[in-house]
Amino acid sequence: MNKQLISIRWEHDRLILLDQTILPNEVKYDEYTTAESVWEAIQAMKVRGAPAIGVSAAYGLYLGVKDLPEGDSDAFHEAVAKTSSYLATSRPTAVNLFWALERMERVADENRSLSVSEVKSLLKQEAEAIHKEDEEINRQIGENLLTLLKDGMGLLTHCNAGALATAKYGTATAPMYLAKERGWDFKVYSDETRPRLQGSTLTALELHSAGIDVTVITDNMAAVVMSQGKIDAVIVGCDRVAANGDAANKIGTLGVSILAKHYGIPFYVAAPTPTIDMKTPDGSQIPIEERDASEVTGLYGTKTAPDGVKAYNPAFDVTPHENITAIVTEKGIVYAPFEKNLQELFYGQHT
Ligand SMILES: CSC[C@@H](O)[C@@H](O)C(=O)COP(=O)(O)O
Repeated sequence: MNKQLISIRWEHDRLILLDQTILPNEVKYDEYTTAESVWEAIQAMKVRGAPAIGVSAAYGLYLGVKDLPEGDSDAFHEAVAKTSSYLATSRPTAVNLFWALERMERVADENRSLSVSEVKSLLKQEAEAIHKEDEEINRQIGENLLTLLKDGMGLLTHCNAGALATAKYGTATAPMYLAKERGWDFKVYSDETRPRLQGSTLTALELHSAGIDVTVITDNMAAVVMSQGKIDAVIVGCDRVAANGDAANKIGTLGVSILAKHYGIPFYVAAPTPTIDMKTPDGSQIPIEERDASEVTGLYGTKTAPDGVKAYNPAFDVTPHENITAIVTEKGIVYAPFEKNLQELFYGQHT
Protein backbone atom coordinates (compact mmCIF):
# COMPACT_ATOMS: atom_id res chain seq x y z
CA MET A 1 0.00 0.00 0.00
CA ASN A 2 1.06 3.55 -0.70
CA LYS A 3 3.10 4.61 2.36
CA GLN A 4 1.62 8.10 2.24
CA LEU A 5 -1.74 6.72 3.26
CA ILE A 6 -0.79 5.41 6.69
CA SER A 7 -3.24 7.26 8.93
CA ILE A 8 -1.52 6.95 12.35
CA ARG A 9 2.15 7.05 13.26
CA TRP A 10 3.82 7.20 16.66
CA GLU A 11 7.29 8.74 16.59
CA HIS A 12 9.42 10.10 19.43
CA ASP A 13 6.50 10.44 21.84
CA ARG A 14 4.42 12.28 19.25
CA LEU A 15 1.22 11.14 17.59
CA ILE A 16 1.26 11.90 13.89
CA LEU A 17 -2.11 11.82 12.15
CA LEU A 18 -2.97 12.15 8.50
CA ASP A 19 -5.61 14.88 8.20
CA GLN A 20 -8.45 12.93 6.59
CA THR A 21 -10.68 16.00 6.22
CA ILE A 22 -8.66 17.39 3.33
CA LEU A 23 -8.10 14.20 1.34
CA PRO A 24 -7.87 13.56 -1.57
CA ASN A 25 -6.81 17.13 -2.32
CA GLU A 26 -4.00 17.41 0.16
CA VAL A 27 -1.83 14.92 2.03
CA LYS A 28 -0.91 16.57 5.32
CA TYR A 29 0.33 15.09 8.58
CA ASP A 30 -0.03 16.92 11.88
CA GLU A 31 1.76 16.24 15.16
CA TYR A 32 -0.17 15.87 18.41
CA THR A 33 1.38 16.16 21.84
CA THR A 34 -1.62 16.78 24.12
CA ALA A 35 -4.82 14.94 25.04
CA GLU A 36 -6.83 18.07 24.12
CA SER A 37 -5.49 18.22 20.58
CA VAL A 38 -6.17 14.48 20.12
CA TRP A 39 -9.75 15.02 21.38
CA GLU A 40 -10.20 17.75 18.78
CA ALA A 41 -8.75 15.61 15.97
CA ILE A 42 -11.20 12.81 16.80
CA GLN A 43 -14.17 15.18 17.10
CA ALA A 44 -13.35 16.99 13.84
CA MET A 45 -12.86 13.60 12.13
CA LYS A 46 -9.25 14.35 11.14
CA VAL A 47 -8.80 10.81 12.38
CA ARG A 48 -11.89 8.66 12.06
CA GLY A 49 -13.01 5.07 11.71
CA ALA A 50 -13.62 2.98 14.83
CA PRO A 51 -10.21 1.27 15.21
CA ALA A 52 -8.24 4.43 14.37
CA ILE A 53 -10.25 6.39 16.94
CA GLY A 54 -9.43 3.76 19.58
CA VAL A 55 -5.70 3.75 18.78
CA SER A 56 -5.54 7.58 18.77
CA ALA A 57 -7.41 7.85 22.07
CA ALA A 58 -4.99 5.39 23.69
CA TYR A 59 -2.03 7.53 22.62
CA GLY A 60 -4.01 10.63 23.65
CA LEU A 61 -4.37 9.28 27.17
CA TYR A 62 -0.64 8.65 27.42
CA LEU A 63 0.10 12.13 26.03
CA GLY A 64 -2.25 13.63 28.61
CA VAL A 65 -0.36 12.17 31.58
CA LYS A 66 3.19 11.65 30.40
CA ASP A 67 4.56 14.95 31.76
CA LEU A 68 2.80 14.85 35.13
CA PRO A 69 5.06 14.98 38.22
CA GLU A 70 6.42 11.67 39.47
CA GLY A 71 6.01 12.33 43.22
CA ASP A 72 2.24 12.00 43.83
CA SER A 73 0.93 8.62 42.74
CA ASP A 74 -2.69 9.28 43.80
CA ALA A 75 -2.79 12.52 41.82
CA PHE A 76 -1.33 10.70 38.82
CA HIS A 77 -3.96 7.93 38.89
CA GLU A 78 -6.70 10.53 39.31
CA ALA A 79 -5.39 12.31 36.23
CA VAL A 80 -5.41 9.04 34.24
CA ALA A 81 -9.11 8.54 35.07
CA LYS A 82 -9.95 12.17 34.32
CA THR A 83 -8.11 12.24 30.99
CA SER A 84 -9.76 8.98 30.00
CA SER A 85 -13.27 10.32 30.80
CA TYR A 86 -12.48 13.46 28.85
CA LEU A 87 -11.26 11.59 25.74
CA ALA A 88 -14.35 9.35 25.94
CA THR A 89 -16.53 12.40 25.17
CA SER A 90 -14.96 12.95 21.74
CA ARG A 91 -17.37 10.71 19.78
CA PRO A 92 -20.09 8.40 21.18
CA THR A 93 -20.77 5.57 18.74
CA ALA A 94 -17.57 3.63 18.02
CA VAL A 95 -17.06 1.36 21.02
CA ASN A 96 -13.35 0.98 20.21
CA LEU A 97 -12.84 4.39 21.80
CA PHE A 98 -14.18 3.19 25.16
CA TRP A 99 -12.57 -0.22 24.80
CA ALA A 100 -9.11 1.30 24.24
CA LEU A 101 -9.48 3.80 27.09
CA GLU A 102 -10.70 1.09 29.49
CA ARG A 103 -7.72 -1.03 28.53
CA MET A 104 -5.35 1.85 29.26
CA GLU A 105 -7.04 2.59 32.60
CA ARG A 106 -6.84 -1.08 33.56
CA VAL A 107 -3.07 -1.08 33.02
CA ALA A 108 -2.73 1.92 35.32
CA ASP A 109 -5.06 0.43 37.96
CA GLU A 110 -3.40 -2.97 38.00
CA ASN A 111 0.01 -1.40 38.52
CA ARG A 112 -0.71 1.05 41.31
CA SER A 113 2.10 -0.44 43.35
CA LEU A 114 4.67 0.66 40.74
CA SER A 115 6.23 4.10 40.51
CA VAL A 116 4.57 6.78 38.38
CA SER A 117 7.40 6.63 35.91
CA GLU A 118 7.00 2.85 35.52
CA VAL A 119 3.23 3.23 35.00
CA LYS A 120 3.85 5.90 32.37
CA SER A 121 6.09 3.55 30.48
CA LEU A 122 3.49 0.73 30.73
CA LEU A 123 0.81 3.11 29.37
CA LYS A 124 2.98 3.93 26.39
CA GLN A 125 3.60 0.23 25.75
CA GLU A 126 -0.13 -0.49 25.98
CA ALA A 127 -1.01 2.20 23.42
CA GLU A 128 1.67 0.80 21.10
CA ALA A 129 0.28 -2.72 21.62
CA ILE A 130 -3.28 -1.59 20.76
CA HIS A 131 -1.87 0.01 17.60
CA LYS A 132 0.12 -3.07 16.56
CA GLU A 133 -2.66 -5.55 17.38
CA ASP A 134 -5.07 -3.65 15.16
CA GLU A 135 -2.87 -4.34 12.14
CA GLU A 136 -2.78 -8.08 12.92
CA ILE A 137 -6.53 -8.25 13.57
CA ASN A 138 -7.32 -6.67 10.22
CA ARG A 139 -5.10 -9.01 8.26
CA GLN A 140 -6.87 -11.97 9.85
CA ILE A 141 -10.32 -10.48 9.14
CA GLY A 142 -9.19 -10.18 5.53
CA GLU A 143 -8.12 -13.84 5.43
CA ASN A 144 -11.48 -14.90 6.89
CA LEU A 145 -13.47 -12.75 4.46
CA LEU A 146 -11.50 -14.11 1.52
CA THR A 147 -12.87 -17.59 2.27
CA LEU A 148 -16.34 -16.21 1.44
CA LEU A 149 -15.30 -14.58 -1.83
CA LYS A 150 -14.08 -15.62 -5.28
CA ASP A 151 -11.76 -14.04 -7.82
CA GLY A 152 -13.60 -11.70 -10.18
CA MET A 153 -16.46 -10.82 -7.84
CA GLY A 154 -18.18 -7.42 -7.74
CA LEU A 155 -18.15 -5.97 -4.22
CA LEU A 156 -19.98 -2.98 -2.77
CA THR A 157 -18.71 -1.11 0.27
CA HIS A 158 -20.02 1.92 2.14
CA CYS A 159 -18.08 4.67 3.91
CA ASN A 160 -14.43 3.94 4.67
CA ALA A 161 -13.61 0.84 6.66
CA GLY A 162 -10.25 0.92 4.98
CA ALA A 163 -6.59 1.26 5.85
CA LEU A 164 -7.23 4.92 6.68
CA ALA A 165 -9.74 3.92 9.36
CA THR A 166 -7.33 1.48 11.02
CA ALA A 167 -3.65 0.84 11.67
CA LYS A 168 -3.33 -1.03 8.34
CA TYR A 169 -5.36 -3.01 5.74
CA GLY A 170 -8.75 -1.80 6.99
CA THR A 171 -11.49 -4.24 7.90
CA ALA A 172 -13.94 -4.30 4.98
CA THR A 173 -11.07 -3.55 2.61
CA ALA A 174 -8.64 -6.13 4.05
CA PRO A 175 -9.73 -8.90 1.64
CA MET A 176 -9.36 -6.45 -1.25
CA TYR A 177 -5.70 -5.81 -0.37
CA LEU A 178 -5.02 -9.50 0.26
CA ALA A 179 -6.72 -10.47 -3.00
CA LYS A 180 -4.54 -7.98 -4.84
CA GLU A 181 -1.42 -9.58 -3.30
CA ARG A 182 -2.68 -12.93 -4.63
CA GLY A 183 -3.36 -11.67 -8.14
CA TRP A 184 -7.15 -11.77 -7.81
CA ASP A 185 -9.27 -9.05 -9.38
CA PHE A 186 -12.30 -7.75 -7.54
CA LYS A 187 -14.44 -5.01 -9.02
CA VAL A 188 -15.19 -2.77 -6.07
CA TYR A 189 -18.02 -0.22 -6.01
CA SER A 190 -17.66 2.45 -3.34
CA ASP A 191 -20.70 4.39 -2.18
CA GLU A 192 -19.85 8.07 -2.02
CA THR A 193 -21.33 8.25 1.52
CA ARG A 194 -22.95 11.62 2.11
CA PRO A 195 -22.68 13.77 4.10
CA ARG A 196 -18.91 13.42 4.71
CA LEU A 197 -18.05 11.51 1.51
CA GLN A 198 -15.70 8.95 3.09
CA GLY A 199 -16.50 6.52 0.25
CA SER A 200 -15.21 8.81 -2.48
CA THR A 201 -12.58 10.87 -0.66
CA LEU A 202 -11.04 7.99 1.31
CA THR A 203 -12.04 4.50 0.12
CA ALA A 204 -11.72 5.36 -3.57
CA LEU A 205 -8.42 7.12 -2.88
CA GLU A 206 -6.82 4.28 -0.99
CA LEU A 207 -8.04 1.48 -3.26
CA HIS A 208 -7.22 3.39 -6.42
CA SER A 209 -3.70 4.20 -5.22
CA ALA A 210 -3.21 0.51 -4.40
CA GLY A 211 -4.15 -0.41 -7.98
CA ILE A 212 -7.46 -2.03 -7.00
CA ASP A 213 -10.32 -1.65 -9.48
CA VAL A 214 -12.70 0.78 -7.75
CA THR A 215 -15.72 2.66 -9.09
CA VAL A 216 -17.34 5.47 -7.12
CA ILE A 217 -21.12 5.67 -7.15
CA THR A 218 -23.41 8.10 -5.37
CA ASP A 219 -25.41 6.54 -2.56
CA ASN A 220 -28.63 6.54 -4.59
CA MET A 221 -27.00 4.35 -7.27
CA ALA A 222 -26.53 1.29 -5.04
CA ALA A 223 -29.92 -0.15 -6.00
CA VAL A 224 -29.28 0.12 -9.70
CA VAL A 225 -25.84 -1.52 -9.61
CA MET A 226 -27.33 -4.36 -7.57
CA SER A 227 -30.25 -4.72 -9.98
CA GLN A 228 -27.78 -4.90 -12.86
CA GLY A 229 -26.09 -7.93 -11.28
CA LYS A 230 -22.82 -6.09 -10.67
CA ILE A 231 -22.64 -6.86 -6.95
CA ASP A 232 -21.91 -10.36 -5.61
CA ALA A 233 -21.36 -9.31 -2.00
CA VAL A 234 -21.59 -6.23 0.21
CA ILE A 235 -18.83 -5.74 2.78
CA VAL A 236 -19.07 -2.98 5.36
CA GLY A 237 -17.29 -2.08 8.57
CA CYS A 238 -18.94 -1.27 11.88
CA ASP A 239 -18.62 1.05 14.84
CA ARG A 240 -20.34 -1.15 17.39
CA VAL A 241 -21.94 -4.57 17.19
CA ALA A 242 -24.46 -5.34 19.94
CA ALA A 243 -24.66 -8.73 21.66
CA ASN A 244 -27.55 -9.78 19.41
CA GLY A 245 -25.63 -8.98 16.21
CA ASP A 246 -27.25 -5.63 15.37
CA ALA A 247 -24.49 -3.48 13.88
CA ALA A 248 -24.06 0.30 13.92
CA ASN A 249 -22.13 1.71 10.99
CA LYS A 250 -21.99 4.89 8.92
CA ILE A 251 -25.34 6.41 8.04
CA GLY A 252 -26.67 4.74 4.89
CA THR A 253 -25.51 1.23 5.78
CA LEU A 254 -29.04 0.26 6.87
CA GLY A 255 -30.41 1.19 3.44
CA VAL A 256 -27.69 -0.81 1.70
CA SER A 257 -28.53 -3.84 3.86
CA ILE A 258 -32.21 -3.59 2.92
CA LEU A 259 -31.29 -3.43 -0.77
CA ALA A 260 -28.92 -6.38 -0.44
CA LYS A 261 -31.67 -8.44 1.20
CA HIS A 262 -34.08 -7.48 -1.58
CA TYR A 263 -31.65 -8.59 -4.29
CA GLY A 264 -30.47 -11.71 -2.40
CA ILE A 265 -26.88 -10.45 -2.09
CA PRO A 266 -24.79 -11.57 0.91
CA PHE A 267 -24.19 -8.75 3.39
CA TYR A 268 -21.00 -9.14 5.43
CA VAL A 269 -20.01 -7.01 8.42
CA ALA A 270 -16.25 -6.92 9.04
CA ALA A 271 -15.90 -6.64 12.80
CA PRO A 272 -12.73 -6.68 14.88
CA THR A 273 -13.63 -8.17 18.29
CA PRO A 274 -12.88 -4.83 20.02
CA THR A 275 -15.84 -3.42 18.02
CA ILE A 276 -18.22 -6.03 19.45
CA ASP A 277 -19.87 -4.74 22.60
CA MET A 278 -21.29 -7.64 24.55
CA LYS A 279 -22.48 -5.18 27.22
CA THR A 280 -24.98 -3.60 24.79
CA PRO A 281 -27.85 -6.06 24.34
CA ASP A 282 -29.24 -4.80 21.03
CA GLY A 283 -28.97 -2.04 18.46
CA SER A 284 -31.59 0.18 20.10
CA GLN A 285 -29.12 0.72 22.97
CA ILE A 286 -26.25 1.93 20.78
CA PRO A 287 -25.70 5.69 21.17
CA ILE A 288 -25.93 7.34 17.77
CA GLU A 289 -23.90 10.47 17.21
CA GLU A 290 -25.77 13.42 15.76
CA ARG A 291 -23.48 15.88 14.03
CA ASP A 292 -23.88 19.48 13.00
CA ALA A 293 -26.61 20.22 10.47
CA SER A 294 -24.14 22.18 8.35
CA GLU A 295 -22.67 18.83 7.15
CA VAL A 296 -26.01 18.22 5.40
CA THR A 297 -26.82 21.74 4.23
CA GLY A 298 -23.42 22.39 2.69
CA LEU A 299 -20.39 20.83 1.12
CA TYR A 300 -16.82 22.18 1.13
CA GLY A 301 -17.95 25.61 2.27
CA THR A 302 -20.71 25.90 -0.36
CA LYS A 303 -24.36 25.95 0.64
CA THR A 304 -26.44 23.15 -0.83
CA ALA A 305 -29.67 24.03 0.99
CA PRO A 306 -31.49 27.29 1.71
CA ASP A 307 -30.52 29.42 4.68
CA GLY A 308 -32.40 28.54 7.83
CA VAL A 309 -33.80 25.23 6.59
CA LYS A 310 -33.90 22.39 9.13
CA ALA A 311 -31.55 19.44 8.61
CA TYR A 312 -31.21 16.13 10.43
CA ASN A 313 -27.74 14.57 10.64
CA PRO A 314 -27.47 11.22 12.43
CA ALA A 315 -23.92 10.03 11.68
CA PHE A 316 -24.67 6.30 12.04
CA ASP A 317 -27.53 3.85 11.67
CA VAL A 318 -28.12 0.35 12.93
CA THR A 319 -28.46 -2.63 10.62
CA PRO A 320 -30.65 -5.26 12.28
CA HIS A 321 -29.02 -8.67 12.55
CA GLU A 322 -31.75 -10.14 10.31
CA ASN A 323 -30.16 -8.29 7.37
CA ILE A 324 -26.65 -9.58 8.08
CA THR A 325 -25.36 -12.75 6.40
CA ALA A 326 -22.25 -13.03 8.56
CA ILE A 327 -20.18 -11.03 11.01
CA VAL A 328 -16.55 -11.63 10.11
CA THR A 329 -14.10 -11.23 12.99
CA GLU A 330 -10.40 -12.02 13.35
CA LYS A 331 -11.38 -15.00 15.48
CA GLY A 332 -13.79 -16.51 13.00
CA ILE A 333 -16.97 -16.06 10.99
CA VAL A 334 -20.18 -15.71 12.99
CA TYR A 335 -23.54 -16.65 11.46
CA ALA A 336 -27.09 -16.57 12.84
CA PRO A 337 -28.21 -17.17 15.51
CA PHE A 338 -25.88 -14.26 16.29
CA GLU A 339 -26.63 -13.89 19.98
CA LYS A 340 -25.73 -17.50 20.71
CA ASN A 341 -22.77 -17.59 18.36
CA LEU A 342 -21.29 -14.29 19.59
CA GLN A 343 -21.53 -15.63 23.15
CA GLU A 344 -19.63 -18.69 22.01
CA LEU A 345 -16.99 -16.58 20.27
CA PHE A 346 -16.40 -14.46 23.39
CA TYR A 347 -16.97 -16.86 26.25
CA GLY A 348 -16.77 -20.27 24.63
CA GLN A 349 -20.35 -21.09 25.58
CA HIS A 350 -23.92 -19.85 25.45
CA THR A 351 -24.74 -18.35 28.85
C1 LIG B 1 -12.89 -0.04 10.14
S1 LIG B 1 -13.78 1.42 10.27
C2 LIG B 1 -15.44 0.95 10.63
C3 LIG B 1 -16.34 2.10 10.82
O1 LIG B 1 -15.82 2.97 11.78
C4 LIG B 1 -16.60 2.86 9.50
O2 LIG B 1 -17.31 2.01 8.64
C5 LIG B 1 -17.38 4.11 9.77
O3 LIG B 1 -18.59 4.09 9.88
C6 LIG B 1 -16.60 5.32 10.00
O4 LIG B 1 -17.37 6.45 10.35
P1 LIG B 1 -16.65 7.83 10.58
O5 LIG B 1 -17.76 8.77 10.93
O6 LIG B 1 -15.94 8.19 9.32
O7 LIG B 1 -15.69 7.66 11.74
